[in-house]
Amino acid sequence: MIEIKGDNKDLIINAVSKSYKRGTVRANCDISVALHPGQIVAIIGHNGAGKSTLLNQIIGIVKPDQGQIDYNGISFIDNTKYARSLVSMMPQLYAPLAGVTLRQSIESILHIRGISGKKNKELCKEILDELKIEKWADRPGEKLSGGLQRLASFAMAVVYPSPILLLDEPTNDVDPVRRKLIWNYMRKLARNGHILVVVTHNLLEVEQYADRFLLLNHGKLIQDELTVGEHKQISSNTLFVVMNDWDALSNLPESLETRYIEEEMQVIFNLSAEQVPDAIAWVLKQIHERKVVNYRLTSATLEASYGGLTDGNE
Ligand SMILES: Nc1ncnc2c1ncn2[C@@H]1O[C@H](COP(=O)(O)OP(=O)(O)OP(=O)(O)O)[C@@H](O)[C@H]1O
Repeated sequence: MIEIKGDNKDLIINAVSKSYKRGTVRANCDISVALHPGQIVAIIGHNGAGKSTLLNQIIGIVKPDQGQIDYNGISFIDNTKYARSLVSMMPQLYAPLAGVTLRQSIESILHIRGISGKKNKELCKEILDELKIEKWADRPGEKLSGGLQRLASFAMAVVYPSPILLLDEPTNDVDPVRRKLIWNYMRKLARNGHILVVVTHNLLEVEQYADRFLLLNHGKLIQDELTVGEHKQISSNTLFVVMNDWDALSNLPESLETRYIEEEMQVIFNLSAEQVPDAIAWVLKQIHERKVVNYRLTSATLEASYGGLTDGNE
């Protein structure tokens, strides 16, 4: 068991396990991690890996069989009211919006939080504007598209944000422009010191917007990595070059690792970030000498390494 330590504004998850069906389904298995204010943490993993279960345990909907979840030195598990006063959650399923408009749903959340009158209207308008959904504000929930229902659910979770925000697949079904608005909004909340935990299957968004990812596999936490800055883990690149003249390969820089698909006249370079300039210089020279038919440089993605980290099966 790992003893996780952090300061008292961290959310400390310590050796949390949860099984169903008399122990035959292990939803979470000995998960220990500290989540920090100011950080957007993505939880990724296959269907049934235990992502939603972990969120449900943090907010106190599901009680762990073992382990502790503490914030500010107080147990969320023993004090579920305390947990709910500090955690907002956007559930995976749509918020129940039937019979009320988008605006009414957001306003009612603010009322529950004790915000009424002019301030209520102002905060509601602000979030509608931020997510560019104002023009649907007076449409009844059941007449909103799937993406708009998801945006409504996000708006309700963040309009009066708690210190800890749990968001289960917030960008599913949402268009590319508003996906970005959602991530930008989460970044703003992180800058204001909130803890953001985002369950998602969108690995490109994780790479682009999250600070850190936790990879769950069969209920276990198998990877906990930063995705940004000097600690960026995703730093390998692949260069594909289709040649019309194999002779050019004789002057390849020796330090570069290569593979060949001879029948396609294709050479594939696996490159670290530092090797990219040398490889590009070599390709440009070959292009100049008209020995290249086509080329493509891609950075190795989380998506590419994900398959090697999990078996992808429940
Ligand atoms: N109430 C429950 N009763 C029985 N089994 C459950 C219950 N809730 C979750 N499980 C099981 O626990 C495991 C983890 O489920 P969970 O919903 O946490 O996965 P997930 O990673 O969120 O999956 P998805 O990406 O499909 O949403 C699954 O095998 C699931 O079937």
